Amino acid sequence: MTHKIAILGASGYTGAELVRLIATHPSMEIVALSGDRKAGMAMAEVFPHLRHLDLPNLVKIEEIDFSGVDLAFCALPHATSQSVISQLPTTLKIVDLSADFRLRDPAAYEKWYGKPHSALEMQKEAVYGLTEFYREEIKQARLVAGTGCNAATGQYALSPLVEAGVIDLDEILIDLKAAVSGAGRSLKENLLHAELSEGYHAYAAGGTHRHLGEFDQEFSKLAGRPVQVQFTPHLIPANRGILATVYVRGDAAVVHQTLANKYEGETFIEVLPMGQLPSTKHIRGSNFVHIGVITDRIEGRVIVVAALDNLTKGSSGQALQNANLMLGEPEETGLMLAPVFP
Ligand SMILES: NC(=O)C1=CN([C@@H]2O[C@H](COP(=O)(O)OP(=O)(O)OC[C@H]3O[C@@H](n4cnc5c(N)ncnc54)[C@H](OP(=O)(O)O)[C@@H]3O)[C@@H](O)[C@H]2O)C=CC1
Ligand SMILES: CC(=O)N[C@@H](CCC(=O)OP(=O)(O)O)C(=O)O
Repeated sequence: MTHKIAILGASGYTGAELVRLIATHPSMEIVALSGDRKAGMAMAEVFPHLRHLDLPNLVKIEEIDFSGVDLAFCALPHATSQSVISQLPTTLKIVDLSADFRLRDPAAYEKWYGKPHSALEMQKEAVYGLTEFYREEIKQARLVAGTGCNAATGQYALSPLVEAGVIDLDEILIDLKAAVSGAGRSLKENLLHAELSEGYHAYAAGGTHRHLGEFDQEFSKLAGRPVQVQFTPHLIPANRGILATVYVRGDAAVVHQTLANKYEGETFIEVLPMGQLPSTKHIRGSNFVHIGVITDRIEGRVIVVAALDNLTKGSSGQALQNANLMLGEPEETGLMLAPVFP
């Protein structure tokens, strides 16, 4: 059976990545692609690297006939996403990549996104898209909310440890490095080559990054009590990839074993041998997550390092993995691409 797919926001980075991944998917066919400013253009004009594919032109969302669509990926900005999705047919399966449906508590949404949610019923219905932790719910879901890419990286390193109670929940520090494509294909001064290259800076420091809403929600749920982590992201002059260095208190062997046990049998999550550390170079362009554990020289302190590609496992790859589950396909389909190296 071939599933008919629409990608809303196909003229953005995650939209283009979805097209790249779905292009070799044996049971998905892209029937509609939307753009906003780029509506009316051919995908090959917007993304010459996709020139070899036979794709529909970009159109405005309102021009799409959703009656012939089985599943829509929604790769639109926050807030736009909720207003668009609330107008779509209620029978349509949707994987949303924005932040609009990640937080279950409306007050938390308002706190981190600065305004009330406008589609509260749908917010309740949505399943959080961290596949390895919500697989059974995702299989049954109509609407799946893709995670934040930083939030996914931190959770892969920490969630099994929080769940098992093997670390001090009051002293968790996530020091994260994020590549620039995480900011989308937009024109912002701090993303200009001259301002970004050869430099490196922290942003949203002091506990202000909106992905803290996801950390709070998910870690507190796993621990059964409120958990707050320290989290500082840094913008690095790289195109793709996220690396999170996480500092915790615990026993390194127990931490390593807990992660290895949790992810045993998971196709996309590789826990490296004790003492080996990941690199964004080893997961680039792939749906894999690499996690390393190393003991600190100070007794009782452990460092966990996780790396993933923000455009694959951090967004579009995760979205395709979840769509496969929602459509009853093997979840790895279209996702077994080896990382691009060097
Ligand atoms: N980049 C990443 O690594 C990650 C991104 N995300 C989330 O995924 C979503 C997409 O991100 P990304 O691809 O990076 O973003 P981009 O800025 O690269 O793309 C945004 C897309 O949305 C379209 N768009 C913008 N405004 C409107 C509007 N008012 N109506 C209809 N379409 C609109 C744009 O069309 P046009 O260009 O034609 O105007 C474009 O296709 C965002 O919510 C982002 O937060 C989540 C995880 C990781
Ligand atoms: C480099 C960079 O700016 N990265 C983005 C994260 C991208 C992401 O996960 O997107 P959502 O906006 O969907 O949460 C940031 O830290 O804000």
